[in-house]
This record gives sequence, structure tokens and C-alpha cells, in this order.
Amino acid sequence: MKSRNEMIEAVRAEMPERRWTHTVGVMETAVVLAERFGADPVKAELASILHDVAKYWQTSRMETIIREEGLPAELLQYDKELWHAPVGAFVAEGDYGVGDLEVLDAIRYHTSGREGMTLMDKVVCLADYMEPGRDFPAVHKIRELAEHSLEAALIAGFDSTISHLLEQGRRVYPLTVMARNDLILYVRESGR
Ligand SMILES: Nc1ncnc2c1ncn2[C@@H]1O[C@H](COP(=O)(O)OP(=O)(O)O)[C@@H](O)[C@H]1O
Repeated sequence: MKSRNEMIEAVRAEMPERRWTHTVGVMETAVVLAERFGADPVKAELASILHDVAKYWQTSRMETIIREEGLPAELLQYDKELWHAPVGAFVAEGDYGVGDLEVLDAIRYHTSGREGMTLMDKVVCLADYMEPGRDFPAVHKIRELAEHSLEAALIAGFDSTISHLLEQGRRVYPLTVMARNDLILYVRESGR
């Protein structure tokens, strides 16, 4: 596996400066959330460093990887914004030598979420929604909820994404709906 510094330099070279600033925000937020909710902060930071590694890859390059490396082909029927997450996990494993499935899955599902999200999935996905550089109508509420509940904050995040997609008449990738349903059940049953 590449060292932390090698990863930071390599990932930084893959993106414009403003996206690197976002990545640093996600790293810092993920560490805070990991410490708050009992996840491994080192793994949370590692997943955060790499989460957007493929964000600026050409569509055709991502499409080739999705087709040839057996990533879910249904992704190709949905917003291209979703593709960089599973492709990023593939790159994290192949090019950066990350072997930890918890870290790889957190990268893979950071945009869509999934049913049965792990603690690490939740931390990285939520950090991506609420890092300090984010500014969208629901972000204040999300940050407030995140003081106490990872799940309630994530539900608010997914609500905001789904509403936005509905308003624009766009397709909703089903994993996000499943993630939200599952989190609602989790909150109801655990009382969090
Ligand atoms: N379930 C979904 N179905 C379709 N598109 C989605 C879904 N979830 C996220 N997206 C798309 O992905 C975008 C967010 O991706 P994200 O990785 O958070 O990018 P950024 O970091 O640039 O905000 C949303 O604005 C939306 O266009």
C-alpha cells in the first residue's frame, strides 16, 4: 500500500485545487465523526483521502472500467456522478494497494449509500455531505443532526439528494432509496 503522503500527493494531482480542499474537509470531518461514533479514525481518513480519486476521470475511462472489471453495469443507466465512487474503490485497491474491505466499501458507496451501510460507510458518506465547504439548503440541519445521530443526519442528506433529483425529473439510483429506507427502520428500532 502507498504511504499516506504518497496517496495525498497522487490524489491531489488527480483533481483541481477546490476539489482537493473538499477532500481535506471530508478527511477532517470523517475523523471527527469516527471519533464521535466509535469508528476507526485512521480508516475513515484513508477512505476520505481516496473517495473522489476518480471524480475527474473521463466518462469513457470510467465506463471502460465498469464494463471490463465487472462493476454493476446498471450504473451506466444512471447519473454519471455516481460512477466515480465504485470506480474509485477499484482504483484504491488496484493502484493504491488498499486491501481493507471496510475502507474500499466506504469509497464504493460514498455517493449512493446502500442497504445495510456499515459504520464506516455512514461516516464517510456523511462527511462528504457536511464537510465545512459544503453549502446547500439542508446542510445546517444535517450538521445539527450529526451532533447526535449519524443515521438521522444521513437520512436528511439522502432526503435532500432524492428531493433534488425528483424536482429535476431525474432518475434515482435505487441503492439510495434502499439506504434511506433501511436507515429509517434503524432509527425507529434503535430510538437514535
Ligand atoms: N441515488 C442517486 N441517483 C442518481 N443520482 C445521484 C444519486 N445520488 C447522488 N446522485 C448524483 O450524484 C451527485 C452527488 O455526488 P457526490 O459524489 O456527492 O458529488 P459531489 O461531491 O460533487 O457533490 C448528486 O448531485 C446527484 O447528481
